[in-house]
Amino acid sequence: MDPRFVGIADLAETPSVAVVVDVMRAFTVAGWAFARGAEKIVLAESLDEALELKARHPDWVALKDGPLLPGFDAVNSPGLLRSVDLAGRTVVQKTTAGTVGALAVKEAPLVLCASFVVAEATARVLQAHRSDRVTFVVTGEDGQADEDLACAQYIARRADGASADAAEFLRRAASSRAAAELAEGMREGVHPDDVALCLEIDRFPFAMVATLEDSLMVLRPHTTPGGTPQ
Ligand SMILES: O=C(O)[C@H](CS(=O)(=O)O)OP(=O)(O)O
Ligand SMILES: [Mg+2]
Repeated sequence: MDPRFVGIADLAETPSVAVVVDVMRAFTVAGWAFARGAEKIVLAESLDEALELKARHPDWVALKDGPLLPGFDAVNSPGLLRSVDLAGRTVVQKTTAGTVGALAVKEAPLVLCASFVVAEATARVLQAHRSDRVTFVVTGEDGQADEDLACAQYIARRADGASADAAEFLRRAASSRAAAELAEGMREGVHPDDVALCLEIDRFPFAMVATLEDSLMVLRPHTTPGGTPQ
């Protein structure tokens, strides 16, 4: 595989295969949403769009990063979401980095949204797809977020069938600026377990595939052969 690791602003053309990585916290949260029973996640372009979707579908669960605002039901925290029953629900997610990264590649034929909790399942999809050229979108800090880069590099190694010591990559993520800011309470809408939950390698057996459905970008779990549904 010929992996490219780029920030959102560096995406010059539509990739054929995109893996959008947001470890802290959008795509760890998405994994938890599916584990708690969500049917799908609609990735919203803006807070206004998230609220419009919620107004049209009052049963949907509107989730944003940062503090909870009126009209929203949940925040972008795996520690807070893990105790919410989302059976059969549709979640609308809008965050600063992760959802923006996914929407930036919405025209790509294959879009996977990833974090450590779905790393191996994501690598298996890439293997099955026999993708030569894979663009990893490192969503945080203009493509420099080390938690996202470490996760992207780990998935690329595993997709190539190479052995990789997950602990090394997780250590980098644990030392990232995002981990420090979450731990030090510099971000809002946080549970004390968030960093630890973002560092759980292969917590879930599914990958997460985003496709355009009636002009909305919709994320769904995708269980690969050999994976056990949660
Ligand atoms: O919720 C998050 O962790 C971040 C936003 S902030 O940095 O905490 O303000 O969003 P994400 O898109 O999940 O990186
Ligand atoms: Mg992030």
